Amino acid sequence: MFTPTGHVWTEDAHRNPVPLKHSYKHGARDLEKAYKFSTVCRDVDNITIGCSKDKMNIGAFHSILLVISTVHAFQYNQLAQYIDEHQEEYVEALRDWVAVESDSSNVLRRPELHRMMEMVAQKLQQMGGTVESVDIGEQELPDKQRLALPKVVTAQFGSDPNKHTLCVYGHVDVQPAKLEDGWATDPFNLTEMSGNLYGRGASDNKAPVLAWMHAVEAYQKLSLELPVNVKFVIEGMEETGSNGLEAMILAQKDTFFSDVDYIVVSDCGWLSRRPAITYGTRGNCYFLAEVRGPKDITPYLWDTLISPSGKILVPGIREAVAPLSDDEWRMYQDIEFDVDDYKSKIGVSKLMYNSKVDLLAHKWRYPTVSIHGIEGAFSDPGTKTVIPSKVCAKFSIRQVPNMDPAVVEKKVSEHLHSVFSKRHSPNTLTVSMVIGAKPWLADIQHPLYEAGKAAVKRVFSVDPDLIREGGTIPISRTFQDVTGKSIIMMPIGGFDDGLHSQNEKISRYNYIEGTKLFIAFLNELSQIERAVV
Ligand SMILES: CC(C)C[C@H](N)C(=O)NCC(=O)O
Repeated sequence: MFTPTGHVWTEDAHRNPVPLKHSYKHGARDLEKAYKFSTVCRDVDNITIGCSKDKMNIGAFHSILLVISTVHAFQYNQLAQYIDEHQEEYVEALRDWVAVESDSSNVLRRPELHRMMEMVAQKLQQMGGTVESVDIGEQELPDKQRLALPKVVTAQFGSDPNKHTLCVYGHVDVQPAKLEDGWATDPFNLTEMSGNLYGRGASDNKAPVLAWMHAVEAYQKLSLELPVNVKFVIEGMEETGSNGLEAMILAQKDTFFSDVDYIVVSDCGWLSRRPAITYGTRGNCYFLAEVRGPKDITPYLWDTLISPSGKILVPGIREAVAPLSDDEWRMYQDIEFDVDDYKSKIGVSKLMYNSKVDLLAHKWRYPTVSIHGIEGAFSDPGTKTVIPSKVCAKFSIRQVPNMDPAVVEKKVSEHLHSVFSKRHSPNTLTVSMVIGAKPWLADIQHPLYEAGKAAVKRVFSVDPDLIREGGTIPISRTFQDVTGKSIIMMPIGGFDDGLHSQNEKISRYNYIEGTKLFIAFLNELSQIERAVV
């Protein structure tokens, strides 16, 4: 236990409402630290600090840092205990959210998606946030029908100009799921088995969004001051390319986003059992190749996109890819990832790439072609020989630095038309790119990443792996480009959560410890010097 005996004062007394005084003539950064210290101490009266009255010497300065971390540890334990004690409520909150079939790809489920966004707004309002449901307009469907997009929910907790402002981005729309696709349980009825919470959207991304809300709420319930201002941006179209969100961010660049210092995204998972921080995602160019006429040759078109050894055959695509640097190679070497475990997790006996570095590089930083389906072709059981009048092939190409979706669109269209013309087909081909999301890559030297690592260490007592993500979070690059701010991804999903697949789950452990991770991260974030924002 400590007793306040020291005197810390700032020249700017009105900014220092604590009973600690010190005349202190060092630079602005030190002053800022002293001020931050005073803020931290406002609710804590059992602190000792010994420092020189005239001058903040190095020893005193370190004492301050020590006290700051003591106070933070003190608050963390209190908050973590609160999280543990309320975990049943958190599971119930997740149950309510998973029960909403907020599938953004199915127009018939759009009312459910609207309801989901209302539930998000309601939760943030109950927490006392300044909440807005932003109308982002309509979406044009392939048949030219127009459909209202789900509103984007924004919220704000705190607006202290002396604190950092963190913006939490997440989404509450989900991929489709049907019991008959191979789920062991009803995908929209959260089911707990062996410590895992099964349900569509549990990991991607409903539990992480809730965990961020629980983290903020824990401070409120314990009457503790939030160490940073927190904003939320929650959308309902992530799974189909974040339609309408980019325009909303551009429109609110100088309003809602003007005071945002950092953006955090928790829409991804760890690579292994070791916690991770994600510093890059691949982008995605999603194509529709529609063949109209009496003769269908669509699968032939697909076959010309990639070789059996995984080489993309569209001219001009591979040439744009940034080469793997020696530093990257070394980073990948140090990452905890067992190739045999990975094989057994995805249920295959052999892979196209066998070394750890090759495999990670092809998951994260080389482009791939994915075949997603054919619309219009006969797909029921039986042996009909029906000839469809129109068939639409769907595929995507993941984007990595330095690919440019506009160039990829042109190259793919030229390639398919060239292949098609050589068939002398009486049919017509239309190629359209419906999603063009750029890759995102962060500067891991930024102090934000130190804050993330320290938070992981505090909660899990290990250093995180720094990883990239092979999937796409379409808006991450837009956030970076439009706001000019740093982004970090703090995943809490497990490596085996089965996103987009059958039996998606999040473990209770990851959900609850993940909530604590966010609390620890808020604390660490508040300690970044404001001058480096
Ligand atoms: C693991 C992905 C980054 C999660 C993300 N929510 C997602 O589903 N993205 C769409 C994609 O196809 O990658």
